[in-house]
Amino acid sequence: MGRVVVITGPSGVGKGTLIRQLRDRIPEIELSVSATTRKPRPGETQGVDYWFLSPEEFEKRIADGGFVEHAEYAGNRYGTLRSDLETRTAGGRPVLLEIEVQGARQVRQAMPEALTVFIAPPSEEALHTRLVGRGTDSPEQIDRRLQTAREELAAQGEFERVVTNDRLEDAIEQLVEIVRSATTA
Ligand SMILES: Nc1nc2c(ncn2[C@@H]2O[C@H](COP(=O)(O)OP(=O)(O)O)[C@@H](O)[C@H]2O)c(=O)[nH]1
Ligand SMILES: Nc1ncnc2c1ncn2[C@@H]1O[C@H](COP(=O)(O)OP(=O)(O)O)[C@@H](O)[C@H]1O
Repeated sequence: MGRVVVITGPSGVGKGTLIRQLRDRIPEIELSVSATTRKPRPGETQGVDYWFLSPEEFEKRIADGGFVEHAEYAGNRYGTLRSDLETRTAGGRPVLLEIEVQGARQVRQAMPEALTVFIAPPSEEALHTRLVGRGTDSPEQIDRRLQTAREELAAQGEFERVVTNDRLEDAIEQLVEIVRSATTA
């Protein structure tokens, strides 16, 4: 069974950016594809970035026990599909989950063998600048994400490893080292 590695941390901290580069460095990594009720952003593809579900479809999956964990985040729902995760871990390669803090807590409970890594920003100000600079979220969405980020930052001590994403290159080196040592016997 492939080891599960959870990457968590506030929206805009650079999780997506880090994971893209991590996959270039460690190509055998598998990425779990989550389900969400959020609308696709331009360029996002069904089944690649997310499984985009209606609120009714999402609810039905919860009732059927189809999620390993799920959470509400900034007005939308997100969840790790049990079927998706089981298929990927069965392949034997390390499987990465990129999820928010409530979900990461649930994975720790359900799968204590999973490695949990929290990505922290150098400051709240930097987080704001990154969310604005990314240009994918409305000012209202950015405010909601920053409010949530304060609570998430307070929870970083719950996770096994914390990587501060200040200089991207440094953060990637740390993450490569953490994932390599956690996934090679
Ligand atoms: N609990 C949980 N959170 C998820 C899942 N998939 C994505 N997320 C998190 O939901 C939050 C919002 O994701 P998204 O709308 O794609 O925005 P972005 O991460 O800011 O680009 C992020 O913190 C993601 O890590 C999931 O399956 N479960
Ligand atoms: N170390 C960094 N320094 C400056 N900007 C960064 C850094 N890491 C990521 N970014 C930028 O911050 C924005 C948010 O990054 P993203 O990977 O989308 O975050 P997340 O997936 O955590 O929401 C993007 O525009 C990205 O290019």
